[in-house]
Amino acid sequence: MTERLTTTDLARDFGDGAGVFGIDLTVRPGEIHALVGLNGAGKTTLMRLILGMLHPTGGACQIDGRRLAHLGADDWARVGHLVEQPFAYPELDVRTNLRLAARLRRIPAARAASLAEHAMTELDLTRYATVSARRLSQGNRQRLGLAAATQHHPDLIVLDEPTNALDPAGVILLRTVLSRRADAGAGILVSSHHLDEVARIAHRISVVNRGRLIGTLDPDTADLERTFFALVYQHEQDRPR
Ligand SMILES: Nc1ncnc2c1ncn2[C@@H]1O[C@H](COP(=O)(O)OP(=O)(O)OP(=O)(O)O)[C@@H](O)[C@H]1O
Repeated sequence: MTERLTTTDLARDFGDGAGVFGIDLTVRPGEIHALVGLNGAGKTTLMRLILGMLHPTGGACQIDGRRLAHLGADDWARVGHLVEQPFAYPELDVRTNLRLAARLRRIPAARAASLAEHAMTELDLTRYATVSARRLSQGNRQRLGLAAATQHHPDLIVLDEPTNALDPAGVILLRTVLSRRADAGAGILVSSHHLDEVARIAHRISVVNRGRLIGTLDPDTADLERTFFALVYQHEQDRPR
């Protein structure tokens, strides 16, 4: 089966040692693959490369077996993402923002309307349906961004720190949405600082440090934190000065 995402020796060198280097990563259909790492490790940079928001200085990236340069609008319509700030038109209400997000992915109007209603239910946003995005709290704006990224049942979902600003109820709702999409065959790449949270949902956890993938963590490991810091510490010891 074709991987939802493959990166091969992917790199973006910002100079002075910053960036990401030699990244070989896959996300399979039905898999939730988590990236964990300290601040500045390179998670966002990697996601921006995968989404074509940043040009690589080396290596390649494929979505559903096709190189990014060969993807057209229909292919990108089958990707959902939330990296950095959730995007929404501030003057438009939640319902209209969601419908528009679906329409921008070439989904017909009637289907876009029903996807928007369903997404609001999934992320408990229905009571804000007629509230403009600029009046939402930070957490509800995040929910709106997550709804827009997942409502159209993408084949590949890329989320950077999706639990940012979410309350515990939002975290649970997000977990349910991601599990449903993965069960339906989506590949999901998600970054997080919260090891316990990631362990609840991810099938695979990759550790990023100083722009490199340095190992994996078993989500069932009893002491995830200790194993994480042991990997990072070892990488810090081993790397050339
Ligand atoms: N546009 C840029 N120009 C130069 N350096 C950059 C740029 N973007 C990121 N960096 C550097 O690349 C490294 C990785 O940053 P990145 O934002 O990818 O880390 P992160 O793992 O997402 O961090 P955090 O957990 O804090 O969000 C950092 O050293 C950062 O300063």
